[in-house]
Amino acid sequence: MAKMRVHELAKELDIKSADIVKALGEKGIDVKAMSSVDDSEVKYIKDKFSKSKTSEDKTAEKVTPTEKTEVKEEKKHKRIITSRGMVRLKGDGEERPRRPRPDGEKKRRPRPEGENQNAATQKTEKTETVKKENEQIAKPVEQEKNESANKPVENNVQPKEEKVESVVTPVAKNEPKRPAPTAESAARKAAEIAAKAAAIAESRGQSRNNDRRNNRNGQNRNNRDGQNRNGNGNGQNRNNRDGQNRNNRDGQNRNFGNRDGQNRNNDGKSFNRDNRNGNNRNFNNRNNDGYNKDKDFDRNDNNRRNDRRRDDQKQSAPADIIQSKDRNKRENKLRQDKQERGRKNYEDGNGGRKGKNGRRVDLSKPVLQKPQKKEEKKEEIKVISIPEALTIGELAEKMKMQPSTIIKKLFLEGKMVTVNTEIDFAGAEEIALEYEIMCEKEVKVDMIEELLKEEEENEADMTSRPPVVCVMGHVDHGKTSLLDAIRETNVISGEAGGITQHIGASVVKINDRKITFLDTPGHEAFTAMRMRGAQSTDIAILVVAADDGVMPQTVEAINHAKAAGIEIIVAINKIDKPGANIERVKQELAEYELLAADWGGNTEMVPVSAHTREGIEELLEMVLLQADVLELKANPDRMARGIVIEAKLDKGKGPVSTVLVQKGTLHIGDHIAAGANYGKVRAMTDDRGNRITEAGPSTPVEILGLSGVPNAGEVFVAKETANEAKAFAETFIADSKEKLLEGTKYRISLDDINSQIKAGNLKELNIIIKADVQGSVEAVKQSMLKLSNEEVEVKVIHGGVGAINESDVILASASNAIIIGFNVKPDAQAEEIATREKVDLRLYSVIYNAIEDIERAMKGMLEPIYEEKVIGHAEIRQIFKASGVGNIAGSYVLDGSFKRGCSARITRDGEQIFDGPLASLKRFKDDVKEVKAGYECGLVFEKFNDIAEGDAVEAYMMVEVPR
Ligand SMILES: Nc1nc2c(ncn2[C@@H]2O[C@H](COP(=O)(O)OP(=O)(O)OP(=O)(O)O)[C@@H](O)[C@H]2O)c(=O)[nH]1
Repeated sequence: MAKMRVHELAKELDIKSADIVKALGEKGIDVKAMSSVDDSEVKYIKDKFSKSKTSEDKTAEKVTPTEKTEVKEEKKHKRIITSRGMVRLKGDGEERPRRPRPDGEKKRRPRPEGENQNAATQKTEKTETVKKENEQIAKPVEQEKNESANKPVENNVQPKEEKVESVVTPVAKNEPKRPAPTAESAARKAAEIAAKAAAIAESRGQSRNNDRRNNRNGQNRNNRDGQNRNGNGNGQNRNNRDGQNRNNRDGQNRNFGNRDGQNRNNDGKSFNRDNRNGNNRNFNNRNNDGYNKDKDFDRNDNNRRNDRRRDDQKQSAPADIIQSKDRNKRENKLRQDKQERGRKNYEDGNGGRKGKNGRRVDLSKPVLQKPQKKEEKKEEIKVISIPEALTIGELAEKMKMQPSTIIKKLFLEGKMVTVNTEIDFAGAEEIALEYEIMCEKEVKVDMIEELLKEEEENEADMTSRPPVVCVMGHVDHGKTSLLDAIRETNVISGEAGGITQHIGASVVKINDRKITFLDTPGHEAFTAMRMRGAQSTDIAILVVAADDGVMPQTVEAINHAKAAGIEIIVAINKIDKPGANIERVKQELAEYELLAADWGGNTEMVPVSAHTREGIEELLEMVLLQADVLELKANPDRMARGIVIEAKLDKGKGPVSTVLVQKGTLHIGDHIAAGANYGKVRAMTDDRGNRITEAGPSTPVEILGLSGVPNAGEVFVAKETANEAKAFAETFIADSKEKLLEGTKYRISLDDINSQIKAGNLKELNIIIKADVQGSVEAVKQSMLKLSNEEVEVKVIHGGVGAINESDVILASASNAIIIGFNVKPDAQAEEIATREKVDLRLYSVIYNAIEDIERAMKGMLEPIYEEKVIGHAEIRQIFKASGVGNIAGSYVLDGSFKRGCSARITRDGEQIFDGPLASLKRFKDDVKEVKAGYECGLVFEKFNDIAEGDAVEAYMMVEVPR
C-alpha cells in the first residue's frame, strides 16, 4: 500500500488527525497531519480505531431493544468480542492479536442473553428481567427449605414456585426456534444449561446449580460492584446467600453457595423441625454444617444471631431486601414463638403434637417415653387391723370408704344393714376381701396389764412369805366354824343369821410361822379376785362335812379352785358328829378327781372338827407343808403391790379397803392406786384392829386414804409420787370403759360357736351342766366330751345337780362357758345375771337334744327353732254349706286374731277333733288376711268338714324363736 498522509487516513477512518498523531506518538512514531505514514502504521491505526468504533457501536446498542432478534443476534456476537476488547482496553492499551474464540471455549462459558448488558448497565429492563429470573430461580431453593420447614412459609412461597416454571420453561422452549449462527452458540448454550439447571433444580428439589448460575450471573459482577449482590439476593434466596455473598466478596460465592446447598440438605435431614426458617438454616450452615443437629435449642441462638446480622446489613440493603428481611424476621419471630411454645409443651410433657407440622411429633418423643419412665404401680395389698367386732361405719372408716358403699353392696346381696350394724371379724373380713383388703385382728394392748407388768425379780432379794389360804365349801359345812377354831376367835356370834357376809382376812401363827386366811363369802368375790390374773390365794381349804359328804357347792368349789389353779387341801369337818363317814367323803371326792394321799392320790385330806378342834393342827401343818412345796417367796424391800380383798364406804372414815399386800412393803404415807382410785395411805389397821405403820408380803391390812371404794379383786400399787398414782388410775378408767363395752359384747353362745371355731378364737368350749339328777349330769358330760375334735376341745368345767344358780352363771361368765340345764331352771337371780352378763343358758328336757345342739353348733349347722304360738280363739256359731268348698264355719273371734295361712285346732267337749291348716279365711264372701277379735268370719278347714255349732277353734302359727 502506498504511503498515505495522516489527514487522509483520518478522513478515511473518520477520525481526527490528532488522534492518529497521538496514537502513533504513543508508539514512538512522530508524525504530523501532513506526514506520510507507511502501510504498517496505517494498518495499526486502522486496527486500533476500527475496534474503538466497534466498541462505540456496541455502546450504542445498549439502548437497542433486545426484542429484535436479528439485531440482537448480530450484536450478541459483537458483545462477546467487545467484552474481551474492553478488557484489553482497560489494560495497558497494548495491541494484542485478535483471538477468534472457538465454539468450545464459548460453550464453557455459557451466559444467558442480556447478562452482559446487566453487567454494564444496572438499571435497564434487562437487569430487571435477570433480577426477576434470579429471584424466581432462587425460589425453589427457598421452597425446598420451606418444605422441610414449616408450612406457613411454604404457603408463602408456593405461588412463586409457579413463576419459576414459567420463567424456566420458555427458555428451554425458545431454544429450537432460534437460529443457530456460530456467533450465537454461546448464548444458546447458556440458555440450554440454564434450562437444564432449572429442570434439575425442579426435579430434585435442589437449587444448587441455580444458585451457582445465579452467582455466576450476577454475583461475580455483583461482588465487584457490591450492589448487584443485593439484587441477586432477592426474596428468600437472599436469605441464603445474603450473609455469605457479602462475606465472600472475593468471588468465592459459588463455593459457599455449594456449601450452602449441602448444608441445607443436612438441615433437611433431621433438622427440619428445628430449622423451620431459612435464616436459621443459613446460619447453621455457615457455622456448623449441621453441627446443631443435636442441639435443639442452639437454633434459637442462631436465629437471633442471624437476625442481628441481617439487622446490621439493613443500612446498605435495598428496600426490597429490607422488606424481605423484615418479612423473614417476622417469620422468624413467629417460628421462634412456636419453638418456644413447642419447648414449653415439651417441658410440660404435652409434646408438640398439636402443631400443624407433623415433625413436631419429634418434639413429643420424649413425652411418649415419659410413661415408660413412670414407675409401674406395685400392687399393694392393703391390710387393715380391725377388732373382734365393729360397726359397718367403723369398718368403712378403716377401709377408707364411704359406709354407703358397703351398705349398698350388702343391700344388693340381700343383707339389710345400717351404718351402726355390728359385724364380727369374720363378717368384716368377708366384706373387706371383696375390696381386696386383708384384715388382721387388732392386737389390743391391755393398758392395765402393761401398767401392772413387772420385771422378774432378783431371786436373791426374795424371802419366804406366809401362804394365803381361803376356805371354801358347801353351806353349813362349817367354814366359819373351822376358821374360828383356827383363829381361836369366835366370829360366828357377830354375824347376822350366823352366815359369813363379807370377806374377812386374818393371820394366824402356827409354830412361829404365819398363815393368812381369807374367808370367801361366795364365788362372786372369788371369781372377781381372779379377774386381773392376780392369784390372791395359794392354797384352798375345801371344807366337806363328814356327815353330809360332797354337795353341789362342794363340786362348784372344786371346779373354781381347779379353774384358778390353786392347790386344794380337804378338811373333812364335823368328824365329831355321829353320822360322820370320812371314807365315803374320800370316795365321793375321788369322783371329782380328788384322790386322797392315803389312797395313793395327791390330795391331802385331813379329818377335823371345828367343835373339838381335833385335827386343826394337822391341817395347819399340812398347809405349811404345802406352802413349803410351793416355795412361796416375795421381795419385801420394794414398792408395795397387792390385791383388794374387800372395800366399803364407812360413814366416818370414808372409803375403807381391806387389801392383801403380796409383794413389797406398804407404808403409811405411800401413794397408792387401786383400780380407778388413788390416794395416800393415811392409816393402816391389821386383822386384829391394831394400828400399824407398815405391812409386808402376805399381810392383810385395812387402809384409809383412797379416793373411792375399789372393787374387790383390783390390784393396788404403791407409786413414788401422787401424780404417778393418779396417772395409773386415769389409765385404768379409760381402759376399763373400753373393756366394759367390749365385755358386754362378747360371750360365747351356741350360735357363734362355729364362727368362733373358724376364726380360730375358740380352742376350748367350756360347758356347765346342771341337771335334776347326778346320773343325767354324768351321762351328758361323757357325751359332750366325745364331741371334741381337732379344732376344739369340749370341756365340762362344772356339772352339778340342782337349779342353775348365781354361782353357775358367774362361773360361766368368768370362764366364757355355756350353761346347759336338764329338767332344771335358773333361779331368778341367775337369770338376771345371765341376761346381764350375756351368758348363753340353754334348757332341755331331752338330753339327746342338748347333745345334738352342741354338735350342730360346732358344725355350724344349728337349725332355726320354731315354736308354736297361739294367736287367737274363736267359736263356731253357724254352719254354711257351699258347693265345691264344703262346710264353712261361721265363727266369732273371741280373742286374738285369725290370720290367713295359720293352723287351727278344733275341740268339741274338751276333745280335739282336728289339728291342721286353715284353708280359707273369709269376711262375708271375701277372702281376707286377718280377722280380729270381736268380728265374725267364715272358716274353712283343710280337708275337714265335720264341724258343728259350738266347736271351739284355736288358731296358732309356728314362729322362729331366737336361740
Ligand atoms: N358338830 C359339829 N358342828 C359343827 C362343826 N363345825 C360347824 N358346825 C356347825 O355347823 C353349822 C354351820 O357352821 P358354819 O361355820 O356357819 O358353816 P359355814 O360353812 O360357815 O356356813 P355359811 O357361812 O353359811 O357358808 C353351825 O351350827 C356349826 O355349829 C363341827 O365341827 N362339829
